[in-house]
Amino acid sequence: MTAPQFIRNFSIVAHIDHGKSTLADRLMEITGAVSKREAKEQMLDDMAIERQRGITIKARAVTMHYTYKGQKYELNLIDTPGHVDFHYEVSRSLACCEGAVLLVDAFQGVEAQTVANAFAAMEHDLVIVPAMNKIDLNHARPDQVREEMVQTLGLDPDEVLGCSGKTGLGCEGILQAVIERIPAPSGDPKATLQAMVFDAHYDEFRGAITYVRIMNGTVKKGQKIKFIQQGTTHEVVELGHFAPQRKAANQLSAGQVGYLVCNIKSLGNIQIGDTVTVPGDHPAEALPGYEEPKRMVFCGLYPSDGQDFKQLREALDKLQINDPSFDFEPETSDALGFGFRCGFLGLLHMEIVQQRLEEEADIDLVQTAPNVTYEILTKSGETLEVHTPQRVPDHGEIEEFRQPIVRVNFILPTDYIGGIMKICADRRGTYVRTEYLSPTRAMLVYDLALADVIYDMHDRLKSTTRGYGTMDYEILGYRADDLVRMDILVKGERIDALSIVCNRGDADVRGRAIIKKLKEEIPRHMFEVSLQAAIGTRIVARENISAMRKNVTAKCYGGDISRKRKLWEKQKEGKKRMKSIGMVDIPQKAFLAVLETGEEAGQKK
Ligand SMILES: Nc1nc2c(ncn2[C@@H]2O[C@H](COP(=O)(O)OP(=O)(O)OP(=O)(O)O)[C@@H](O)[C@H]2O)c(=O)[nH]1
Repeated sequence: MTAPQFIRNFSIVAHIDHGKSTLADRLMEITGAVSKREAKEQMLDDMAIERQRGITIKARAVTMHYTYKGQKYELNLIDTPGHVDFHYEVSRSLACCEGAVLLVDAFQGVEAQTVANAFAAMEHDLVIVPAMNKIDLNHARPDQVREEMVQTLGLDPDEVLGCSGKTGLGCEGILQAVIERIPAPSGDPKATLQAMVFDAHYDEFRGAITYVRIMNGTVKKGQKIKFIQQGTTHEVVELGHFAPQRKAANQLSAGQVGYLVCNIKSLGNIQIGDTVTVPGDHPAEALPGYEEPKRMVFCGLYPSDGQDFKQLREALDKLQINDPSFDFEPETSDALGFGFRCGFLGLLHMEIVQQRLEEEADIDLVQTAPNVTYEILTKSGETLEVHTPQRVPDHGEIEEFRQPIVRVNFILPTDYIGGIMKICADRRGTYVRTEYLSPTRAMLVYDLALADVIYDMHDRLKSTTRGYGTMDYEILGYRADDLVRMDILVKGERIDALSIVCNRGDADVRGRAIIKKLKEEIPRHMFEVSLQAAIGTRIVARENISAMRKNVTAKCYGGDISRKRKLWEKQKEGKKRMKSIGMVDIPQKAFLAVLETGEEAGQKK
């Protein structure tokens, strides 16, 4: 057992790609937790998709030992996911630390997630150890970047360290600053057990592995424990540290970080932020800050072939065992048949889940456009939470239609402020403030509807700022707006999966854009197909797809059979991803037509 005064619990927080994983690997190598070769293989974020996308999505923890001034210290590095979707997980990880290394790329400088992460660390009263990474780069600009850190975050310039996770330069200095500047954990090993669950992962052989930080007391192998929020009692069959692999121990006590194995079959039975204590009449108090996962983005997933419904359910069940923050429930659509409405923490989370589904289960899917959760106060005084536009009641029944609002921080070169302000104004954003980080970089703050942010704000920001702008957001709450449900009718029939919610003022433009896109995506048929966008009974846009006159292969002149064959192949492929609705074949891509905002059309004018 290490006495609390020789323990330090910290995390590294950084903007994506500023080198958090590389530094973590280097620290593990210096402390001997992993060998040089293993360090190369990047231990800390070990999931394939994370590696592919180059981002850390789940918190992990590692215990390292380092001798400083003749004293051996136990250093627990708790990794945090870098993306806003996982804000809650980040907050739980930070709640387990006394300090954080704030890492900033010495060339890129302060970015949106640097600010978001630094503020999150400050909210948890953590001691911040500021450091500039990648100082080995020829074009590093440490003086300006230090100044940006001081300006934005109010840090002391003399405290900013320099390091290179790549070459190892200055990395021991980071470990020493962690020991010197970050306070030791407080907590009484003799008190009643009180531990924070900050993460969990699923192991094929052991079931759920729970990650904990012991706040008070001691937990021993074989002991009974209770999860306060979940209300369940279990026996601890194994416990220990991550070093970085699991290394069993006999006990964990106040201040320490480690894992518990308790024969829990599914991650769904473990809640991040829960408190572990002892069963019986004198449990410890629940730790503050616990929240249920908040799913903010929803979409429908349907098998192209109705026969695959069962297979899809099995695949979703399997995914959920590993990721309980993702949720799904069966849903029927007139247009698409039987499928599932799936809820995600955010757009990135949605992409990750979809990618896993495609990789792990070979099912052809039709995905509907993502939407946010709406809150509707009905005329009868009921408040509904609606996760899908097709469930929005008719206009006459709605008293108040509310949507989630977020506060967005953009960090960008000052030259592009005007461009971004225009985009925000077009989306009815409320300007909050501008802060200058340096003469050439600024932070712009706006309140915007989440729906507008998730559709395309990230792409717009990147294209407007030539890739130099970054953004981050936090949910503020719900606000009543002048929203309407717009329906799409194909050959007079309402296609429920194509309904959207939008601002009344945008309805005409969006309706026209969607209909135009559908006209491009839906192939011609033997008969005329009418397309309409409607709000209630008012038609806001219409187009017709005229009937097909010729055989498609007719335009391949002569007897060039290979060209014909190619065309047939292509048609066959296209068919696979189509849904026949009434008599009309609608391809998968058409279900994403509702993402058209109408701006492209507007720009061309
Ligand atoms: N020159 C130089 N490059 C570095 C250094 N540290 C990291 N890099 C490079 O920067 C890129 C991003 O590094 P990562 O460690 O994957 O970044 P990260 O912050 O963990 O990224 P996320 O997992 O997305 O949060 C990689 O190509 C690294 O090789 C450094 O000290 N010097």
